[in-house]
Amino acid sequence: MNEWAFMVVKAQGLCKAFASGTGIYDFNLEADAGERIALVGANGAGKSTSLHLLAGVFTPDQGQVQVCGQNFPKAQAYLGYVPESSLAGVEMPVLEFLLFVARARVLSKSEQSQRLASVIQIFALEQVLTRPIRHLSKGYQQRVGLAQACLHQPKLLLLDEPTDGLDPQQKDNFYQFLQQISPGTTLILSTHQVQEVAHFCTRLLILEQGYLRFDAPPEQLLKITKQTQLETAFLTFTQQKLWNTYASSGNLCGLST
Ligand SMILES: Nc1ncnc2c1ncn2[C@@H]1O[C@H](COP(=O)(O)OP(=O)(O)OP(=O)(O)O)[C@@H](O)[C@H]1O
Repeated sequence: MNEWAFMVVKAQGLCKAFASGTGIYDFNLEADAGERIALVGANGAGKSTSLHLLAGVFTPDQGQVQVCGQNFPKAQAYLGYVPESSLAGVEMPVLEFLLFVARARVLSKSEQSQRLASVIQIFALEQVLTRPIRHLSKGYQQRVGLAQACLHQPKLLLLDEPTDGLDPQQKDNFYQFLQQISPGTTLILSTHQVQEVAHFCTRLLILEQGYLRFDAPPEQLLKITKQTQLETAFLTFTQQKLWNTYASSGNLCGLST
């Protein structure tokens, strides 16, 4: 069977080194349609760099990324990306911005009005359409970010720390909005808040100093660390450097050893 029948993204041996000596090393990932993946790690672990590589914002020093069987730049057509705090300074009003993105995505006139109406409704943006984005609350800015990323109905949605700075109610709203995105869309979101994604994600990736150390369902992390809470399980795993135990358990899921 064609390997792309279900697969949405495939990253093989990605490396990106910065002059400071930090970066991403041998990052491998295969994800199918509808998977919900959380990418977690401490500050500087490499979450944003990995997402930039998956989104084609960074060109890898080594390795390659394919989305829906396409290399970049064609792969861009199949993905939506919301970088961290990306809209904080945008002066353009919400509707104008969404129209701008719809045109940049080369949607036809009828697709533009249909898709705009759809994302405005899904992300409840009716009340803020004429307001400059930078005047909106962080919660609304994230909703506009999601709306622009979903305009062309991407197969892969990449979100960098989308709930950073949101209060508990806004976080809750945010995850409810995510639930409304098409069930076939593959979602990869980065966060520091591992407990927050416990009920949302089907798969957890842990990055540590540029290395992918864990790639399995969250329950597996609880089992390995003998913890009941994901937050403490994450801390136990990283502080006790349990990745060798995990790797030797045979559940590698594309991890480098
Ligand atoms: N453009 C760049 N030039 C030089 N170094 C960079 C660049 N981007 C990232 N880095 C470095 O690469 C490492 C990983 O950074 P990255 O932003 O990917 O981590 P992160 O896990 O997203 O961190 P945070 O949670 O703080 O956002 C860090 O040491 C960072 O300083």
